[in-house]
Amino acid sequence: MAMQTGVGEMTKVQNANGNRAKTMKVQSANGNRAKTMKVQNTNGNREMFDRIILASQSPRRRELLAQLGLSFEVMPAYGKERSDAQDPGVRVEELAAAKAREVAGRLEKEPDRERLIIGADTLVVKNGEILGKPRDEEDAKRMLALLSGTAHQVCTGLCLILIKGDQRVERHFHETTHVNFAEMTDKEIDDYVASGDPMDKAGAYGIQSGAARFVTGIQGDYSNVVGLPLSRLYREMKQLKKAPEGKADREAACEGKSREIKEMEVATNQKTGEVADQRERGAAVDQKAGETAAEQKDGRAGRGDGKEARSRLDLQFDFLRELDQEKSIFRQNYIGHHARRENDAEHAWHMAIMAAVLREYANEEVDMERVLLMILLHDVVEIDAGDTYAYDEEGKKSQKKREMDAADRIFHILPPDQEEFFRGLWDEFEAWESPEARFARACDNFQPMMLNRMNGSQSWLDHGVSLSQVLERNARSGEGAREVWNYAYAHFIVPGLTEGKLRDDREELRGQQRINP
Ligand SMILES: Cc1cn([C@H]2C[C@H](O)[C@@H](COP(=O)(O)OP(=O)(O)OP(=O)(O)O)O2)c(=O)[nH]c1=O
Repeated sequence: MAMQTGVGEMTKVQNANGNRAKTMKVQSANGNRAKTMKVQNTNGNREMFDRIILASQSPRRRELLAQLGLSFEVMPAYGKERSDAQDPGVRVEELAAAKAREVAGRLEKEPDRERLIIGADTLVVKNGEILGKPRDEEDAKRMLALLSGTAHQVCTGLCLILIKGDQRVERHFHETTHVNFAEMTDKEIDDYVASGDPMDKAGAYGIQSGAARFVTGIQGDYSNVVGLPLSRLYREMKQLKKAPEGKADREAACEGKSREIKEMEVATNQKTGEVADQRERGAAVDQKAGETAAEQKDGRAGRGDGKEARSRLDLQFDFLRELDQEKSIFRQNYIGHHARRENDAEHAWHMAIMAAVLREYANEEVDMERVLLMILLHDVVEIDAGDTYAYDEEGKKSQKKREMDAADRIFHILPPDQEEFFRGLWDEFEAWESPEARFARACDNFQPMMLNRMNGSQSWLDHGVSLSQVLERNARSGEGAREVWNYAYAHFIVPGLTEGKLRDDREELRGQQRINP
């Protein structure tokens, strides 16, 4: 994540002899030739940028970029970047941007020709835990034990900053690659850590070096794992080169805006902290006043204070603002094409469309407005309770209690009549008794199964999910839409089983006669 090299160090990588040369020289700033390497492609930068600067200390990134056959300079960023983003994609982009901006800041002072600065950051993600470089050997061993025998993701974020006269354009993106590891014995882990290879690498391994023997497969771009997604980078560079001046202006404006939004977010976080403090203080006072233990626990104590003083619209907007947090709650399943995990808001939106499209298959007549509202609201409680993975047996034990507490708090933000109405819909979805709830809950099962099929059953693989777990989860799906459940069984579950993505415990199930839906 962080990078630091000797002050003033600057390395030049250039085509030795214009476009025809097959040789590149790597030189340090003082002119001493450091090493020479050969490159296949020597198109030069004629169709790219006058000056390209790689804001990285990583020798792997330097070697990868050289594969594009471009002349470039290397200027590592100084300092230690930080990002608190929970979403790995957002985090790597923020860290990459910090590196690129630091270097761009130094170069902005030089009134120069067009220049492109490239910053990158790589992180490994295992079951939602983000792994950077190991702190020490113990940490490296812990990381490798975590990755042993399972699948994980490697996420590399890139930030491209193009400076042209007084114009500045920023582009951010990230790529995710799925990597599968074989089981590693303790001795193999110890030996590998002792080799030193893991210590400067995210997730404590190098796919291109000592860890190659443990990698049983990857899905996605290999160079992304090593630190620079070359194909995507090349495409983005071409697009940036083509972007007309007007577009560059707009993007620069967008960048300004996104900074503004970030500042507002920081302010909001501070505010949220203040509100939480106030709640705590309110709860303490209530305790003294002898409020019931239940009220203190669910946070109602002290929260109603002042609600009467706020207008109806104030309360409605408070609720709508609260819902924004759903966009930052990431589920265990991935969006259709791997890129990242799905968030709660996207899940609800996709389910709502699914319900509208598949309405004709609902077993019973349903009031569609109620179905859609239930769907749109069903996960708001995760703002407080967090996402509990469908097959997380431990988490499910406390799920009900956590979600009820959350529902009490969140729906209470609304004006009283709406609190009753929307909370009623949420309770109805939970109770699973009305035709609308049965159909909505079936869609809650079909939507992630469909995505899972689209992305190679990644979340099943991540968690080693078995057929019996999936059937358990779907035990009541047929009550909402029998025909869709039969279809999902045949098209989403059976292929996953045949391909070995779902743990096959059929023998056990046969005894229980649960093989057919
Ligand atoms: C997973 C994995 C990571 N890595 C490397 C890529 C990155 O160099 C490193 C992650 O650390 P980063 O903080 O992304 O990069 P860095 O500090 O090496 O370089 P800079 O910030 O100056 O650009 O881990 C491998 O080389 N092989 C692998 O298989």
